[in-house]
This record gives sequence, structure tokens and C-alpha cells, in this order.
Amino acid sequence: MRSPSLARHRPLLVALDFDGVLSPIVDVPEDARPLAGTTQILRDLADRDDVVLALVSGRARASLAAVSGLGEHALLVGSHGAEIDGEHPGLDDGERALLQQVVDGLEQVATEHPGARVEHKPSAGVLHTRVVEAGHARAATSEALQAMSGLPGVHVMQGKDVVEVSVTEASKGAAVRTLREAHHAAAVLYAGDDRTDETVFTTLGPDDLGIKVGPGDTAARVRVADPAAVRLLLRTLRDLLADDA
Ligand SMILES: O=P(O)(O)OC[C@H]1O[C@H](O[C@H]2O[C@H](CO)[C@@H](O)[C@H](O)[C@H]2O)[C@H](O)[C@@H](O)[C@@H]1O
Repeated sequence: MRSPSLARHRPLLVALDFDGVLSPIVDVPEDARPLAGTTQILRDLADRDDVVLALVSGRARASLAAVSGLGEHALLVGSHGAEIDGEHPGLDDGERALLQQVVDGLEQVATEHPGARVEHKPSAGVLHTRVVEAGHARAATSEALQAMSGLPGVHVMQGKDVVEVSVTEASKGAAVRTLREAHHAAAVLYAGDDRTDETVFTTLGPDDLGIKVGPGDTAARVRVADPAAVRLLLRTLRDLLADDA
């Protein structure tokens, strides 16, 4: 592990993105699972009194619970931080009407592009283009961005083959700050692979460790290649903590 000093800070908040970090990216979001062996390492970390384990994902919290299988072991933060205290806080009438417009607009785009699909979340709609032919995927993305630009009050994020449109504002950075304070964490380890994870990396201090998974510009201090490298890093952390007990 490149920052053994991190392991000396207790309590340690270990906060991890899910897709592309614990699980490889797959075509069908419901099929994503942690790499073999990762779940046991995470359970071992979560069992420690001096570690707080959190999964911080763009997924709806229910979806995160289903694919991670870690609901009993980790704090689950869904919808990019909007679902941080269990259930989604709910939408007011205006937000609910806006969400319907978002979903209708994205569904309209999806019908024009074979393979495109829309994921429904408590406060967002997501256009998925991963299995769409490249030309169609580009067109679908651009049409979705155009359609959403006419809806005041929405928050648009582009991720890995997704256009995500939320009717409430949330960020993983704010969620991790809340977790850090709530659990009096002395340091934070955070690993993420996507643009939304940059909102966390930019909040980290000198005692923390930000780990970017895969390519792309980043404010993280360390980069690793893929979920297999994340698993190795987590195993090393677990063993360092155990040796130091
Ligand atoms: O914050 P994350 O845990 O990384 O969640 C981000 C999005 O993850 C899911 O989509 C991504 O993973 C899918 C399964 O590997 C893949 O098919 C898709 O192309 C990726 O963008 C999820 O479906 C989204 O709702 C999340 O926002």
C-alpha cells in the first residue's frame, strides 16, 4: 500500500464507489457484482471497531444493496449522496412532476435508438447507451442532453455510457464529508472511477487517500488500473490493520 501512514489513523473511514471499483463495468447494471474475494475483505474491514465502511454510489440505494450484498456490513449511500440516511427523503409535488418529464423525455430518446434503455431512480432518470451501436449512442446522448436542456431545475451528469438527470442536487463529496463528521473519522480512504467521484477527491486532505480507478483526469493522489487492483489494495489495508492490532 503506497500510504501505510493512512492505516495508523483511527477511526478510518473506508468509502468506496461500486461500479468500476468493486465490480467490473458490465452491460446490464443488475448483473454487476463485487469481484470474487472482495466481499470477504470488505466484511473483515467492516468487522473492525476502528473502521467505518461505506459504499457511495450513483445507484439507487436499493439497487446498491441488491448488487453489493453488503447491506448488513456497510453504510450504503445511494443516488450520488441523496440517499444517505436510509430511505430517500422524497420529492415534493414540483420535483415529482419534473421527474416524470425527465423520464418521459429520456424514454422518447431511447425508443429511437436500439438497445438504449432508461433506468428509473427515486430522484433521477438515466439513459444507458453501453450496448448501443456507436453512432446511435452518440446521437442518443446528444438528443438527451438537448431535451434536458429545456427543463429548468434538472441536474445533468454524464458518466460511463450514461446520461443521468436528477431533479434534486446531491454530491458524493458532500456525502463523504457528512460521513466523516458523523463518524469522527481521523482519515478517509476513497476509491472511485468516474467523474462524480472527483467531488470527493477534491475534498480530501493530506491525511486522506484518494484512489482513482482507471484512466481519466483526476484530483486523486493515487491511480490504480481496475477492480482487481482495488481488491489487492483493500487486502493490503486489511492485513496492515490486523498486524497493527
Ligand atoms: O457511482 P457508481 O457506483 O459508479 O454508479 C454509477 C452508475 O453505475 C451504474 O452504471 C454504470 O455501471 C453499469 C454496470 O456496470 C454500466 O452498465 C453502465 O454503463 C455504467 O454507467 C448505474 O446503472 C447508474 O445508475 C449509476 O449512476
